[in-house]
Amino acid sequence: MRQGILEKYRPFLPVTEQTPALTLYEGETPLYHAARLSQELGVQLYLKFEGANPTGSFKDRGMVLAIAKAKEEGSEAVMCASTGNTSASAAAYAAKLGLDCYVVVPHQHIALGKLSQAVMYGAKVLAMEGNFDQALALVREITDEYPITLVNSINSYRIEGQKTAAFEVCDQLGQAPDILAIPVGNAGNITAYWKGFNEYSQARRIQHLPNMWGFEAEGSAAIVRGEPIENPETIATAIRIGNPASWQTAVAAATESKGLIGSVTDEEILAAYRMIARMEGVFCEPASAASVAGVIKQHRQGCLPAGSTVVCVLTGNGLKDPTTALESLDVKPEVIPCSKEAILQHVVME
Ligand SMILES: Cc1ncc(COP(=O)(O)O)c(/C=C/C(=O)C(=O)O)c1O
Repeated sequence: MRQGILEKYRPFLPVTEQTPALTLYEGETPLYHAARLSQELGVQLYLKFEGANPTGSFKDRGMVLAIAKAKEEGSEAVMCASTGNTSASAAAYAAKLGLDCYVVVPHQHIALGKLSQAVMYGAKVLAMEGNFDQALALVREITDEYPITLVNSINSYRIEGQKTAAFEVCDQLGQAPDILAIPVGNAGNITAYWKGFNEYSQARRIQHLPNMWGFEAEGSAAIVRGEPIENPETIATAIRIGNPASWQTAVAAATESKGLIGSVTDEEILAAYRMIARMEGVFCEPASAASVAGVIKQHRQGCLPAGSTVVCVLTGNGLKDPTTALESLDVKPEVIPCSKEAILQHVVME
């Protein structure tokens, strides 16, 4: 029987007897061996599909703990700024525990699927005329002043929950990978994975630590540029973040692991987005494809060690953003008359 991460990884988490046994059966997501991409890149490439979580993204790992601890500590309401997935996850887990949930999202820059989730789960959804960074600054002010718990990844419980993905990768592989590639937005997730690998190493569950490769979208690559970006722009709206809250710990993860923080263009992201679906049968959202786009870029530059074991984190489900799937790629349904001949015209017979 599935346990959910609060139970499964209890010894590694700040869970007490008073912590509500909250779960939507998050975690235990697939680690797919990408046979065709491995062949292309000369490595053993695996895809950690976090889109298989209950609300369709990795956020559920951190949110289940943040919401459970909020309730344990007497909170009645939670709030977050979000590019979408944090809001969807916060709304779902808050609904499960009966907490009020306020989410502030960038008006007209949030994927349809995520917005529909936050609304359906019953959050108060505020579509603010501004970007994520502006929303986060205001939400931090409000939750400092009022008895409302902030559940963005500045909340350390989020990082604690999200580090369980690193545990799972090691459990599934039987060891740590040589390279862990991951998209970077607010930089909580790369921070969480690095913490998880270090804790598993200290617990002697793994014998080595991976190189951490984080990838920002070029139009919002604050860490790569070395300065905040006032108006970040990328088609990968989940990582359209110009001033990562966990900037320092992301740089520490890359430095300590002898890894890197790089950037990929929207074109590189979309190419990888399509490749992952058409070569490996996995539909992730655009931001998630930044991890694979980054590995492909490193390979093109001769910086991907042949034969290494590489895990790319696919952070969200492609169903979150059907608009991008239909509008920005050459995937156009053919409209045909209702006849057998009309169908056969499109069937390629060997
Ligand atoms: C699909 C997907 N992929 C990657 C990221 C980047 O993770 P972080 O570097 O830990 O921020 C996000 C982040 C989303 C939000 O920040 C939010 O929902 O507010 C995401 O949804």
